[in-house]
Amino acid sequence: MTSSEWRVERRQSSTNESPLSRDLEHATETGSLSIVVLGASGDLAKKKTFPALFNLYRQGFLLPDEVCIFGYARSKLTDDELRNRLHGYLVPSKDFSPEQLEEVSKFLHLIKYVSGSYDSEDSFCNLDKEISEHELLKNSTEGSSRRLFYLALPPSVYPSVCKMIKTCCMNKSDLGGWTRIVVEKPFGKDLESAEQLSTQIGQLFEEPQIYRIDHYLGKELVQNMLVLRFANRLFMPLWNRDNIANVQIVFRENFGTEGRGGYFDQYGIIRDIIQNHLLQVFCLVAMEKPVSLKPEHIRDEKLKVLESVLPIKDDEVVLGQYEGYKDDPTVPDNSNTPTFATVILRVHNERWEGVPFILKAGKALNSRKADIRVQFKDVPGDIFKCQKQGRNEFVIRLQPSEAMYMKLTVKKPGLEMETVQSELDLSYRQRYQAVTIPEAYERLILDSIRGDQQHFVRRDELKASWEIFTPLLHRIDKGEFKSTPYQPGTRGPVEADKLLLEKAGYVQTHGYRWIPPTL
Ligand SMILES: NC(=O)C1=CN([C@@H]2O[C@H](COP(=O)(O)OP(=O)(O)OC[C@H]3O[C@@H](n4cnc5c(N)ncnc54)[C@H](OP(=O)(O)O)[C@@H]3O)[C@@H](O)[C@H]2O)C=CC1
Ligand SMILES: O=C1O[C@H](COP(=O)(O)O)[C@@H](O)[C@H](O)[C@H]1O
Repeated sequence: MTSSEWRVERRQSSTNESPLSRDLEHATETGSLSIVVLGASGDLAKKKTFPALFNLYRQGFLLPDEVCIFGYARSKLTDDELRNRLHGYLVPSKDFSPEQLEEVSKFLHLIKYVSGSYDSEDSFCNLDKEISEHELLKNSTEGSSRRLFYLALPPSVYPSVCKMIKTCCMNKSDLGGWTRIVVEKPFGKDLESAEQLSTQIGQLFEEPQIYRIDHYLGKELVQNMLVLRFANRLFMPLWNRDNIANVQIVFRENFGTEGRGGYFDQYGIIRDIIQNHLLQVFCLVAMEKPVSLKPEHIRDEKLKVLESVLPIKDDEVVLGQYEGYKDDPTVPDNSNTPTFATVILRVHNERWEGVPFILKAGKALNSRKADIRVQFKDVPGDIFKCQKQGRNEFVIRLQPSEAMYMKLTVKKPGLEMETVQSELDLSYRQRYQAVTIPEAYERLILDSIRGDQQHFVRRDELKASWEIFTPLLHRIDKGEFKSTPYQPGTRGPVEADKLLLEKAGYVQTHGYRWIPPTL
């Protein structure tokens, strides 16, 4: 690192605070901003990255007199060909007004395409030339040159791409600014490969320059977890082993691997969803209160709880594979890759000893949703026979239809003293009618531009997360752990429900169903 870069990173790390304190204390940075989407021809770029950038532009977070967006990939495309490809993803509905279409067109004209390979200095020097031209046009004396490289690429090319960025494309402005890289999951396949990748990238970039994205950390109700837990007196005394019986963190999709079988078969559901997305959610549910909202304080607590997770026991895992998965020509006929998994995590600390955390994820199931379900223990000395109705549960619906509801036992309205399960319900669509909930990628890209690493995964967190799952993953890879077949469109293997009832002490509420309110 040169001394000017170091100065810049120090300045940036001082902005590494919560949005609240940052908005109050720090002026927004100005000057040229170059956002380079590497892998611009790919699936993630067109479906998520560019639409997120468009939404940021639309809301005034990307200023046309500062920003230039570069798409980079090997495919030979012109600027207009890339823009035409993206158009359909930015205009998902036919009802766009002429003003909205004009906005899309203005955004698309901020995009330039540069074609090149992922390991050639000539290609990256060419990219650097394009970025520098933009900076010369946009830089002002009070400004800074900011370069954000978003790697929407297969991880196999991360090391060479990072090396090329470091060799050819770093920010050179003496006026300040920064160079940051955003990397996607999967970050490694196990502990060893993840550490190897971290070392390779760590030799080129400092930790404050690396943004390991996990898009679940950008979801509204995931971000709400800290507020909920630490800004409400109500929950503080309840959130522990004395009151909570078990916690479920569940991801379900009602479609299969759909054209991504080749990728998926090398990873499986644990690497695709559980080791990253669900484990990040687990951290926010289980961690202790951070000293402050500074990213390092939050990430320190996440790390601590990850390090308190005990080795996973064989009899607390159920794996499944949906019937028809192997019909995909890119999936080998003898594949044992799980498309469904339930894994119980146990935390060895004062707060959580004895409380099972059930992480469950599956493809081709009967519904699409993700939620956190905190089940409380039975009422001691129960005089109402509440157990007949079921336990208190606090459910946080991450998607779809964001909501939080608390299942309570109440008196059944009427003359008799009977009890019934009901709920206290906060459904976002109903409560916040005028608010559009931002897409996860939108928020996280904005955070990376602002230099806020709170919602990104630190290297030591990543290592701890692989430490939890690597022994199990290696056994699955060796074929020592078999996936049970299940019918698409069901809840997954019946063994998973048995595990929940028998090993995790989950008590099902019969006859109660939460119905999302309609407007
Ligand atoms: N798609 C999604 O919904 C999600 C994706 N991700 C992650 O984001 C990253 C990108 O995903 P996605 O866009 O789906 O990936 P793609 O397979 O679409 O690849 C992106 C681009 O990378 C280039 N590329 C593909 N394969 C190779 C290769 N073997 N060597 C070098 N370049 C290659 C291609 O561009 P060209 O040939 O033009 O250079 C391609 O357009 C991955 O790490 C993925 O795991 C994470 C969450 C969700
Ligand atoms: O990272 C991934 O996430 C998606 C699910 O994301 P969501 O925001 O729609 O819940 C999943 O389909 C994909 O397999 C996985 O790679």
